[in-house]
Amino acid sequence: MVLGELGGSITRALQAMSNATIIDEDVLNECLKQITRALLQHDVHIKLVHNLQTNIKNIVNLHELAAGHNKRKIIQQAIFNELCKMLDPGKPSFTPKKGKPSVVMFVGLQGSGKTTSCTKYAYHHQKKGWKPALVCADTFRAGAFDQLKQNATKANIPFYGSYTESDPLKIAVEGVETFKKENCDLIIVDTSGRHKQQKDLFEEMRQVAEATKPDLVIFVMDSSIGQAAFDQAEAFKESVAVGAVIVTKMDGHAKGGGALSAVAATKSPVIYIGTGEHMDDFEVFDVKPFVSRLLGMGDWSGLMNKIQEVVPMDQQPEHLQKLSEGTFTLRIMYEQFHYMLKLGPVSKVLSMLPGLNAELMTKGQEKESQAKIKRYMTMMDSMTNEELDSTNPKLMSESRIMRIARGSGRLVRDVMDMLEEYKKLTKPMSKMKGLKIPKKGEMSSLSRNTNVQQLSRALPPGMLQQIGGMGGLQNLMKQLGSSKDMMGMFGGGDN
Ligand SMILES: Nc1nc2c(ncn2[C@@H]2O[C@H](COP(=O)(O)OP(=O)(O)OP(=O)(O)O)[C@@H](O)[C@H]2O)c(=O)[nH]1
Repeated sequence: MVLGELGGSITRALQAMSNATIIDEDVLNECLKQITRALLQHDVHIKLVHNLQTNIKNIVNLHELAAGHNKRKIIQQAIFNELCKMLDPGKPSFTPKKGKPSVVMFVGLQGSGKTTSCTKYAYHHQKKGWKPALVCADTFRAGAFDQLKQNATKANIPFYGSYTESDPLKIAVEGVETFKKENCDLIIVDTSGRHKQQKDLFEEMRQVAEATKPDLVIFVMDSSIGQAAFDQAEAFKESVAVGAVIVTKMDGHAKGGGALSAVAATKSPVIYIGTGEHMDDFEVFDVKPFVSRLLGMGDWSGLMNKIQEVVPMDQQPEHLQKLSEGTFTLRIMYEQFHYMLKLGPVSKVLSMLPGLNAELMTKGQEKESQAKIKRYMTMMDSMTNEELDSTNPKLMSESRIMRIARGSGRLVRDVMDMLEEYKKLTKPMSKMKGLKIPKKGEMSSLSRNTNVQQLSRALPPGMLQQIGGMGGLQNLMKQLGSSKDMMGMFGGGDN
């Protein structure tokens, strides 16, 4: 989870308060002290932290609260609200509409991650059925066009640029015109990096904006500069109509909290965050679910969206039908693995479940398990249809195993390991027998009342297995029983 350490510290402070027998002034002060320290360590501006502390103390007047009031809930709610207030500029950004051409221009400092974010943004929309296109108007940095071309080609997104033309204005206008004619609905213009002292480059940026008339200008900000994000965002806003912000490199930067809150203070909403160098390391930034996850309260809607993005709705019932009949074949295991790889790191997914902080699974474990899945899939690629669809454990004769090993370039032992894993998985999967298959629409209606059964049906069983199958999930939910109330209270269930 992004800012996992900060989330962990705040959660621990809240937990310590919950463990106290009586909530009095001292307990509240200690809790606030710990939260304040965590926020300052994550570079949040001292004034914002001070305001948060004062506001909470004003809202939570322990003397005035009549007996019977649930003080813990009131304090937790106040902390949740104040954190949301800190990150929410209270003004939504322009949202492009699918099917209607929009021009989106990316601006920012050198090396802030514009080109990377442009492609991630295009890819994110392409996955949802948009027709995006990329224009490289960065004529300043040698290699910028190659970088964009490479990224765009990888993601199969049309691009426009030139190795010889040095006028960014000309390229931007031509690119936008070309893609408008091609009926692209999201035309993304990448521009050169610039610093506020570079007056000529700022003027050039203004001219590109004037010529292409973007519907939205996105300012891309590297989170490692922390609070300085405020000044930079302001400087860009003075030259072009910045409508939204993407904060990049949120992976592993303690200053991310500072950058997020500083940018929000400029009244420009942060709409996405970059969490790594890969195309999928990109998350929608929505204040309430973000704070909910930060406090370990889960993000149901995010989890369900992610699952539905990866496992298409029309394939889910078919997939589950087989499982509900008690049939678990190697082909189903293959499909599960495929979905799991698409879902991304398990820790990211788990952080959307209430009560879980991403610290649950180490990066090393993640890499290892992903490598294992890929290895297994390569071996399964060498199997025949009969082998993949069989439920007869005796089918896998020695000669078949040797053929699969040869075909996939792996050792016989590796194939045996994979078959052993399949056997182990068969047991928990057989527990899915008789499960009611959700009808269309049921998936998205999972809300704060989501129970173990509903959740187990929505999770790809491969992932379910990673958390210990139905039993593991049941235990997990039991352990989280106490946080269920908090989740509802924090609005984590219906954002
Ligand atoms: N870890 C991490 N690295 C990122 C992220 N976003 C971008 N990067 C890396 O940051 C570096 C700079 O990214 P670019 O996209 O080239 O930045 P740019 O703003 O286009 O650079 P200029 O065109 O020179 O201004 C590259 O090495 C990217 O891989 C992120 O979210 N996390």
